[in-house]
Amino acid sequence: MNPLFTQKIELQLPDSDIIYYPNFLSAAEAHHYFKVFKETTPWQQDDITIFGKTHPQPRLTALFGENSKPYSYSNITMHPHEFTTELLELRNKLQREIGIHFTSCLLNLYRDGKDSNGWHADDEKALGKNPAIASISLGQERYFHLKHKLKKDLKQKLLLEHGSLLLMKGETQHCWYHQIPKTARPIQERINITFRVIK
Ligand SMILES: O=C(O)CCC(=O)C(=O)O
Ligand SMILES: [Fe+2]
Repeated sequence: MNPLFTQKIELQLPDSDIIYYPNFLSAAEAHHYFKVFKETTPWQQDDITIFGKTHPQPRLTALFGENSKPYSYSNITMHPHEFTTELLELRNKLQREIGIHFTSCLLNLYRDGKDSNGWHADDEKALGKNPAIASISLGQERYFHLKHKLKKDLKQKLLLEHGSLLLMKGETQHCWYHQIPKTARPIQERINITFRVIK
């Protein structure tokens, strides 16, 4: 196994199974993937409707998959593009190193600190019960917040670094919300790739 990959931080949060691997990719690999995904991804900006009000989603996205099954969340239905060479490389690395075969991935581009991802759980029916979600971060590090759905005093902040992997599985989506908050700091772009199994 890649020695860099062995650094593994298991979050000690109840009703969850969350592991953070700060060095899933080397800095050089992460830099390479950031550049390729930034330049070659067919980024789109969808409208979302929250509390009856429609506005542009505060980030750009793209969906890729090994099948043509659409994926719906927050009143958006996305249709997948075919996996690229680089996404297949990452998908195969995840398969080798954590033993999960992912079928799809959603890319997020956070252009600056005004881009964000509001409180949600990835608990869509299409992901099944207790889904595994592997989230790779490239570029600008951003804070990731977690809060328990019922136990209001349970929360956690985690900095997602360039080249890191955050693996969420077990009951995590059932019991916790997560978000990428906005920040007023002047910051650079970040790309996030969340690999999922879409049934
Ligand atoms: O950007 C991130 O790290 C989180 C992305 C996310 O939660 C999602 O796409 O469902
Ligand atoms: Fe999410």
